[in-house]
Amino acid sequence: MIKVRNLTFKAGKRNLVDNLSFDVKKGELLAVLGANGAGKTTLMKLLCRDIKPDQGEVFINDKAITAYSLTDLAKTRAVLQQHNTLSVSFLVEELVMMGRYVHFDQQPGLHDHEVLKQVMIETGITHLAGRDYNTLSGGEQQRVQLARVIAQIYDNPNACLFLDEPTNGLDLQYQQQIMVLARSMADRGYTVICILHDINFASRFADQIIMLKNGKKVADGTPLSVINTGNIELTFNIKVKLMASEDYDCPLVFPAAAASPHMQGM
Ligand SMILES: Nc1ncnc2c1ncn2[C@@H]1O[C@H](COP(=O)(O)OP(=O)(O)OP(=O)(O)O)[C@@H](O)[C@H]1O
Repeated sequence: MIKVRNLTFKAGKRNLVDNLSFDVKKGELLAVLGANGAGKTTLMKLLCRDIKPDQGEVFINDKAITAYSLTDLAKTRAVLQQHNTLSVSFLVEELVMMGRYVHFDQQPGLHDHEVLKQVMIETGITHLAGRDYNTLSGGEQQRVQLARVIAQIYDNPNACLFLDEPTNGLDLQYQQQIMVLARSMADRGYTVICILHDINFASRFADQIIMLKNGKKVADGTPLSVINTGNIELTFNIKVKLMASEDYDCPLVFPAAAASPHMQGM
């Protein structure tokens, strides 16, 4: 469970994150939507204590994140960053085991190996175990990185999982697989916060959506309550059409044919 209260982060005079407050319950998946530069990654960095806020506080399981030791924080939240390039070679299984570093001193124990095995099965990467990470496709690399962060918090279903654009650059099948995995983590009790660019994926997989613009909250609520043309136009400066879906409660979103005046001016 995560609570965010009056969170503000400034760069110079500009508020990149501007007085944000929200809660995400245990077992929920929150999707954060917003245009490029809206402040999504800055928010994520604040949530995982990578950077310090100018104002406000983040609580994980009712404890301020500033009160956690580094070790306890690493066992309480795991972060899939946006860019995961490596300059040195690692085997896939070595890289996934890095997620367990916080759990052992010198050598991984039996339990760490068991977690490694389970996580690799769940993320569908067992067949890649002996491969050099740098030789994998983008989609395979993303699943390996996700396996690493899941391994980090595997023993603690009260933990938070932060995913910054986990589907970035992936084909539709890999996008789907990553989102199914993120959803399954929430269903197992984890609190999942996921930055996404695809509105339809957000409404399909999230319990809650926050839309950001210039670091401020434009809308916050269930997909059904926030996915409407007004909120989307305000957030993304784009006209969209909504189409009712037979399979899902929430309407599907498509860009309208004509570019918005903002786009025409580019
Ligand atoms: N340390 C910093 N100093 C100054 N400006 C910054 C800093 N970090 C981020 N910014 C700016 O703040 C804005 C928000 O950045 P952020 O990375 O949070 O956006 P985002 O919503 O994640 O964007 P994208 O979808 O493109 O990844 C951007 O205009 C960025 O250039």
